[in-house]
Amino acid sequence: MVVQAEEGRLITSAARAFRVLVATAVPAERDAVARAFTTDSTTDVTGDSTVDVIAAGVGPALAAASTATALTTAALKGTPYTLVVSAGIAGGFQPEAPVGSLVVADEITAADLGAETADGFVPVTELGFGTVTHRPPKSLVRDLTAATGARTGAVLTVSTVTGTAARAAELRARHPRALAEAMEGFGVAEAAASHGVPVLEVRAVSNPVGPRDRAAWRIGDALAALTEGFGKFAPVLESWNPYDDPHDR
Ligand SMILES: O=C(O)c1cccc(C(=O)CC[C@H]2O[C@@H](n3cnc4c(=O)[nH]cnc43)[C@H](O)[C@@H]2O)c1
Repeated sequence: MVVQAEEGRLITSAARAFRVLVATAVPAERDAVARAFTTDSTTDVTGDSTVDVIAAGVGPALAAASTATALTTAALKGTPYTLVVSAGIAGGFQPEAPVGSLVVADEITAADLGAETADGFVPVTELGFGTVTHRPPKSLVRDLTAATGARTGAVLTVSTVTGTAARAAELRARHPRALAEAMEGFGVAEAAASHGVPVLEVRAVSNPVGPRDRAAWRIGDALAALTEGFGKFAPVLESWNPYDDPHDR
């Protein structure tokens, strides 16, 4: 397995070869994920699995553009990715996703892609356009959840970080299964879908979704949870057969 972040590279063996692109928003998240794979203890050069970790930018549009570029570049080189993962820190809906907990999305939903009407929010799908939800491969979500002890549920993608209890309640009323909100998952998923590649979203909770208190965000704890969670990924990826686990291409 080869892992490449800006400063990290690791080669190890793999039962089933995989080529994974992990897209975080910022470099601190990228490094937290890469740390999970770059240990000195694994150095077998026979494997051909790859994990590339990129800081794709904040927000769904930049995340989609950066992810699509990485996917196209790999495909043109003849080494296409087999899985894309949107990863990073997130706000957690309380009490289901406490600060420091890990969430693996079984649904990646754009929560503010639509129209505001006198009768409330209407998603673009009800206006006759596009999609608002991508669903990661079920068996992979199940196995990763079991391996990491993560919670599983919907992760919302928003362009505006929730800052009031009223907005948090509105989102939960519309998405009762939502465990977390972040700003990139849907963009990464759209890029992956356009390449026919399955997608995951993995988030570590740094703050509650609700009244804004940026000073209280526990970023260090969340980054540590991200590293710990990704540290348990490799064996699950090695035993995952994408062909047994169709996704919404
Ligand atoms: O300042 C730092 O050291 C630092 C380190 C790592 C990450 C950050 C970020 O600010 C990341 C922004 C990123 O986090 C997601 N996020 C986190 N909490 C929420 C939330 O409550 N609602 C929506 N998004 C959230 C989001 O994906 C941002 O892109 C700083």
